[in-house]
Amino acid sequence: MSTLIPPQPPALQDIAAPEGICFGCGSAHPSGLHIKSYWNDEHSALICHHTPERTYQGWPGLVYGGLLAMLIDCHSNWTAMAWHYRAEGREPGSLPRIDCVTGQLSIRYIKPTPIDCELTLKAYVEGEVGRKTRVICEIWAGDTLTASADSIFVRVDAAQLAARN
Ligand SMILES: CCCCCCCC(=O)SCCNC(=O)CCNC(=O)[C@H](O)C(C)(C)COP(=O)(O)OP(=O)(O)OC[C@H]1O[C@@H](n2cnc3c(N)ncnc32)[C@H](O)[C@@H]1OP(=O)(O)O
Repeated sequence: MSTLIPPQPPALQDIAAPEGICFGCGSAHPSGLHIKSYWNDEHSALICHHTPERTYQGWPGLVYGGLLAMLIDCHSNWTAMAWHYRAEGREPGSLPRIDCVTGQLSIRYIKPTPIDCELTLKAYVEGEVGRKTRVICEIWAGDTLTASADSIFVRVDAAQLAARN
């Protein structure tokens, strides 16, 4: 008997920035990580699942910490942007677009993170002051919390984004 699997809704990245070329989260990057972030009401958090490829090993059998930083950076930034859409009562993908950039990334590497394992990133907003959003992001390998980040993302407007190019 076949099992019906409910369809996965589109990820935030595909809804709000399908043309994105960020190495970590850009849907249109030809060879990036293509992380996908989803709201999870049960956890009141954004969830991302990612299984690192073996090329991202640091010590044998363990994930390179720099890759974990990339995953945290992108997933946390999407958490901040999703939070702003919610706070304004708007759907991601509606205009004008909301953009944030990483201001500060602070990661505590708690336990070695095994390679060949699906990781779960869970992120939520801890506070917001003006243009700054504080995001907590955890990385779980099964039942083990391997990293936890406490980071700041700063909202930028279209003119500021254009000036960066
Ligand atoms: C869709 C694609 C998603 C891609 C996701 C990828 C995420 C990333 O990796 S982004 C790339 C890495 N980050 C960057 O390049 C950012 C570089 N920095 C900048 O451009 C600027 O410093 C920027 C935009 C953060 C702030 O500059 P500016 O807009 O002039 O703001 P400014 O007036 O100085 O500060 C605004 C507020 O933010 C605070 N702030 C500014 N920078 C930081 C920082 N680095 N850390 C903490 N707080 C900061 C300020 O203290 C100020 O707070 P308050 O209003 O309470 O005084």
